[in-house]
Amino acid sequence: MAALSTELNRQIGLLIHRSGQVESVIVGDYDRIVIPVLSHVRTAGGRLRGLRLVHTSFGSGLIDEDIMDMACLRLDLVSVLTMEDGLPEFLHTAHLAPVPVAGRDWILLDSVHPARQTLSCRDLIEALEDEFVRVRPVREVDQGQDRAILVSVTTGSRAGADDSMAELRELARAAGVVVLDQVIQRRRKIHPRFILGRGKLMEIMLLSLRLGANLLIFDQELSPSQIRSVTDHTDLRVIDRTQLILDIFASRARSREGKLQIEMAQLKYMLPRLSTRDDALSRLTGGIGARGPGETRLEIDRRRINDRIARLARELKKVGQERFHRRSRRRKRDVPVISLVGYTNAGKSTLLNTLTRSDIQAEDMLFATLDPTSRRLRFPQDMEVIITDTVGFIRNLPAELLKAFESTLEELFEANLLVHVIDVANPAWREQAEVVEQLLRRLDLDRIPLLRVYNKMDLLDPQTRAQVERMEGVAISALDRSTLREFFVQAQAMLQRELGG
Ligand SMILES: Nc1nc2c(ncn2[C@@H]2O[C@H](COP(=O)(O)OP(=O)(O)OP(=O)(O)O)[C@@H](O)[C@H]2O)c(=O)[nH]1
Ligand SMILES: [Mg+2]
Repeated sequence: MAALSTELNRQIGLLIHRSGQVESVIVGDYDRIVIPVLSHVRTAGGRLRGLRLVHTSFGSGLIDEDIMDMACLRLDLVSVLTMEDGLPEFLHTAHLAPVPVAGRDWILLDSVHPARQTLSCRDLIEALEDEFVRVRPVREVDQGQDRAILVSVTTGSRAGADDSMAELRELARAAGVVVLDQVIQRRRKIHPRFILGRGKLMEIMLLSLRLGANLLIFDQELSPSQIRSVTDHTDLRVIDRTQLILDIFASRARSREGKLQIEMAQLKYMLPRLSTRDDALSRLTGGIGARGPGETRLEIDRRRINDRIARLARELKKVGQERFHRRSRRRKRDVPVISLVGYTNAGKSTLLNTLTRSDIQAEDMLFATLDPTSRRLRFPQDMEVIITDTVGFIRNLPAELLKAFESTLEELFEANLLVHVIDVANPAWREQAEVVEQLLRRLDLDRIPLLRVYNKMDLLDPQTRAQVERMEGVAISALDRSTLREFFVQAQAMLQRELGG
């Protein structure tokens, strides 16, 4: 290798299997070498790739790029052969460390002349892998559950990124993903092709190796080329916030209509992201666990997806018509309708339960409600209304999802009064309320009277409580029926005004 390198004036590298068999020979430039995409070489169950890299160098030893390649590709080890006058000088070897040593995730071995190398590569790698397993055993309970690192790449403020990240964490929890850590990178400008800098990517790879992560969840919507720029260099699955939300919806939808809508949204999201490389496709469509349009559809091509979308559209239209008939029957009876709207987890379902003494699902979980529910409600002053609960809103609501749920949201057009439930115990409530009201404006629903309800007052300190009480709207605690008196009064007054009575 030294002789050839010197003759060609280029680096030469070998990727070698544990068995000693050479996987590929790489000819680089004078000062760098590029490892081919290895997606077809799977990690054999272990943590390391089962391949090591040995390459020549005209420099003085290992450089950052070597460590980076080793970390991103989980190479067994990397050795750099320095040369003098066309002859081998030293072999400089590094391998990944199961636990950081002096703050570093890799270990540099003493340099030796290749002829004096006494270390058995195979023994070293096997001992290393045992150590990785000992440090973080792959527990049975982990199996089937995704282990993720959350990543946010933003040009915005730190506080904004933190807020959004806290929400992403909640979304991950709702999807049943174990969150191991989070990384926020602020950049002046986001590169359209590479979402992360190389250095940051390496940091994340080392982290994922140490924590045993198999999934990266980005807080930003990623373009297909951005996804590929990460998946080409790593063997982690990559999804973005939108896909996470779609996955949650897919696992929660109960009604036939809900299921149809969500499948439609998933397919529409997937379509432009299909690539010719089916490997990238498998990572894209995998989603969380194996839910959604997953593995079984791997081989489906665009045309078949389009067919499916067309069929879903027809079915949805039919279901929509049925619902229209139901709705017009209700309209004929002329019962006024109150619709609860609000950010996800604000307490809409809880309020409906307390108001109507029912028992629909309400829990501390984003998107607990997906399918709209209606109940009858008798006001104290003998007025009967129908009250409906709807799916919660969220910032950066995926456009595909909004479109898919258009028909569900259409129910809102029937409302005579919208009740906007706001969780004032959430530090980001002002922003959340703005997201909701913006969306209402976008859906042209701002012509319907709106009553703001400040919920979870019980969780506030007296000072903030006093502040909230001075604002326009009513302050309640949806868990406590006795706090709802003012709500009844205002809601009824607004309804009567609306109905001209
Ligand atoms: N302390 C307190 N907790 C509340 C109050 N209202 C609701 N919660 C809790 O907030 C959580 C979310 O309530 P839900 O009623 O499921 O919220 P939602 O708006 O229907 O949420 P999604 O359906 O997920 O959009 C639950 O754990 C409720 O118990 C309240 O007034 N005080
Ligand atoms: Mg709910």
